[in-house]
Amino acid sequence: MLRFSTAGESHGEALIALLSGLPAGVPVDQEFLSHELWRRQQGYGRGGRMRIERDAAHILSGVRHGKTIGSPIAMQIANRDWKNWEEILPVETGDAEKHKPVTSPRPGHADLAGALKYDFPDARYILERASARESSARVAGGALAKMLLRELGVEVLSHVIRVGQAELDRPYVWQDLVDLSKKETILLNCIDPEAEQRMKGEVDKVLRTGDTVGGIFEVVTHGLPPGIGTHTNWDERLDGLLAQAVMSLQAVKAVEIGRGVTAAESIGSAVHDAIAYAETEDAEKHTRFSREKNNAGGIEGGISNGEDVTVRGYLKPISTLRRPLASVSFATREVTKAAYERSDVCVVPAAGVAAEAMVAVAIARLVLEKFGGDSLRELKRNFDGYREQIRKF
Ligand SMILES: Cc1cc2nc3c(=O)[nH]c(=O)nc-3n(C[C@H](O)[C@H](O)[C@H](O)COP(=O)(O)O)c2cc1C
Ligand SMILES: C=C(O[C@@H]1CC(C(=O)O)=C[C@@H](OP(=O)(O)O)[C@H]1O)C(=O)O
Repeated sequence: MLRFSTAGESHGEALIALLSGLPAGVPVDQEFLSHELWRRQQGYGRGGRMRIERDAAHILSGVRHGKTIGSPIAMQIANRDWKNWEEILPVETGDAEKHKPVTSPRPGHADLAGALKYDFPDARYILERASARESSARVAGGALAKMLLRELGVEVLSHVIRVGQAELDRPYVWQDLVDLSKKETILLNCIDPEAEQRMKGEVDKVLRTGDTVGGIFEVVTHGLPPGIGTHTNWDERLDGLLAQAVMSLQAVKAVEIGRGVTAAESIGSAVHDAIAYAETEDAEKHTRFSREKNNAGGIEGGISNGEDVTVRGYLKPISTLRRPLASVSFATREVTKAAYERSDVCVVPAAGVAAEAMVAVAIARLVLEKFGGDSLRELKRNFDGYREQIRKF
């Protein structure tokens, strides 16, 4: 079984990603891993911290001569900012004041709920782990899951479709996303330059006013055969598992599969994707059944149907505001302004990259459950046998 977890705090020494259950023999592409980490650090509207960090994953175990060996893979990503906090974070001296306590909780962050739950008079104990710094470790794990999926012809990419009031007004085609992923600079990770400029305008507005902005990203899984996930049990449905994986990301507050949101206000004939059939020898096609549209987002009955799997994540605006909202001091109980040190103001592109990682892990887990195999060779044999079966259906 593919298992994935992370450890580490935002300003601690390092983050750890631990991935176990990948079969042996998967080629590990270090350059790809670094590029994925780089992609997550980009985007217009990121704060001062991103000028400090240069994320790189050091593989500690589970890989030999460039291939997985079937044992757990541990990866470490150093926090370059750690050296600025080394003196501040340890609390052995007992002098809390020296350790920059956060005593006016930020509305929207984990500060208040976490301090109440874990019984700390200082929200720094909470924010260190609540921070989306952790999403860097998710991207490292997701990169390994993507390396596995790539061997089966499955790719996962994302793009931004909304920042604040600015929206992309055309659907993607897969090649758009491939081109976007190869760009050497990332502004807002939008496939349309004109829409991207409007999105930049939304970020500029909040930069001026000391506010923040949210938006929507879309993660697309391309090349997945029909039959991943199942209708038979509630906790094994592909749509439910993807929703959980994406919703688990910091600041994601809603998840949409396909055109799930607008489907609710439409009629059935306008929503459902009519089925066609054509005899074809095209090896790229999983089946002879096809759809002209994909409002279902590639999932019906909790099972992939062979179309692109599309999952959108809706991001709330970042909660740390340069012009803070009202809060209450833990120390004095008086009304005060919420804490502000520094912050991102827009993270939609970065969240999209982190969501790709979560989608890749969730799908890789289901693929491994369905096809099994301790080595990549065994997995591929099982996978190819199934593909052959559904192509003939
Ligand atoms: C890539 C990324 C970067 C983020 N950066 C910040 C930030 O700089 N400041 C902030 O207040 N929140 C930031 N967040 C969001 C918080 O981590 C998140 O709102 C907080 O942990 C509370 O969790 P919740 O929003 O899921 O309820 C970021 C989120 C992501 C995905
Ligand atoms: C460090 C990252 O994101 C951080 C996520 C984050 C938060 O509160 O979630 C707060 C900021 O950190 P700091 O308080 O150090 O400025 C972001 O920079 C990262 O994405 O790598």
